[in-house]
Amino acid sequence: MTDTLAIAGGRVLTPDLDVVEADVLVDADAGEIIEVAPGLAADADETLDATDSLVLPGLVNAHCHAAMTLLRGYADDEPLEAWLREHVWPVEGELTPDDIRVGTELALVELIRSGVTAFADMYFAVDEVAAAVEEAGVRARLGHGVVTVGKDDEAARADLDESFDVAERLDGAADGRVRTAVMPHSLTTVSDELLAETAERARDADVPIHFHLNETTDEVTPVVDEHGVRPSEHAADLGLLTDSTFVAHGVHTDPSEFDVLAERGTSVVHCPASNMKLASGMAPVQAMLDAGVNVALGTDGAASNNDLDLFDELRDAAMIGKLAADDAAAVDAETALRMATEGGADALGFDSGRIEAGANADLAVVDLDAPHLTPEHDLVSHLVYAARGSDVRHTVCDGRVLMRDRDVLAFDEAAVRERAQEHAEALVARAEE
Ligand SMILES: CSC[C@H]1O[C@@H](n2cnc3c(O)ncnc32)[C@H](O)[C@@H]1O
Ligand SMILES: [Zn+2]
Repeated sequence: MTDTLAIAGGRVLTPDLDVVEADVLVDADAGEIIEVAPGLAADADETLDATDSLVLPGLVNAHCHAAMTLLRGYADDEPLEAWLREHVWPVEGELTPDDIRVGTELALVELIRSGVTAFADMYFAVDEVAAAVEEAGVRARLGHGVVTVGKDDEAARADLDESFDVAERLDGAADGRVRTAVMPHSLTTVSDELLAETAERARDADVPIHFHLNETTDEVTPVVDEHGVRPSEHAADLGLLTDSTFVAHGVHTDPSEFDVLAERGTSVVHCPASNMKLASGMAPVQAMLDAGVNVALGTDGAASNNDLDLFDELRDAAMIGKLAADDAAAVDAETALRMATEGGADALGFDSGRIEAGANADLAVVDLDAPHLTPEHDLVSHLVYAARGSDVRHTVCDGRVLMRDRDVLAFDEAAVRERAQEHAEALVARAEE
């Protein structure tokens, strides 16, 4: 017999971003939405109260390095290159798989508490990341991040092989909630030879590719100097851009690159907070959307954000989108919300991001009974410009309740935080020895 869950008594955001009074009935075994209509609670096995609340699609964080929660506040106020090379990479060299497990668990608590039901993660010790994802109950696109600069041929190849081994071994884990990708770090930190090989092997294995693209001018200039073409063109020449590829940042994407991305169906993940904090620049989000590029939203890691609340990204995306376009109408609230829902789900290849029968039952329930969400003119406006992650009351993924009334069910939150503090202190002590 089907195990059903009804999210009942509230209002629901439709795929057209209208708000209707309805319940959402979910098949908890199949993890799918069965029906959206009034009065569905009576026959359900379990009910989640949505009184005074809005049910929306679970948010999608399409670019993250989850375990970097351990480095939150460790090195602030630096530009990307110095931040990475002088601070982050030396500490990351000391990370253990256990550190990554704990840091990822902390990230998952934060993600679930702010209504995120799916995320993409590029990092190391991906078996640990996948195990934490399985325990938490969210959906994820995971990969081993490959960096070959400073490595000899044998070590560089071993890194690449590891990324394919992870992609093959972990795909479909956690009852299918874990999917994988190969994740070369960027065009300047992986050799052209291995990038081309990545593209060829990814095509043969039918696995998506994720990398950082056009984040800073330091990443653009060497590519243009060496190859005489913009980075998107070079990535396309290497075979890296397909309709399952999603690239992070895209800040310095030139108008000449928009069609290269749009024609190949490659998604760009906008990370506005990280781009502001590292002073990387303002991504031309509205222009990319106008050119037909799918744009998603991501936090990047907690060391360059410094939290994983995607509601911050929603607001930042709308705000900086206007500045970048010099147009107050650019990246309006509906556009920003679509980036965090449908846009993110499309980028990661998940059938989520919209509330309708047959879609994945990935949902967030936002409590509207708050002064900063009063009065009610436009709830989409409130979600983007006024709401916070802490307004999320329940989080549901794959038909299962992950947070009920602000209580994250899979983890003892206090214990996760205590372990994270211990691991972060020991990690930094090792790095500074
Ligand atoms: C090889 S695993 C991922 C790698 O990326 C680093 N990282 C974190 N944030 C950023 C960013 O904004 N741009 C480029 N690289 C970033 C992270 O520290 C890991 O080393
Ligand atoms: Zn990143």
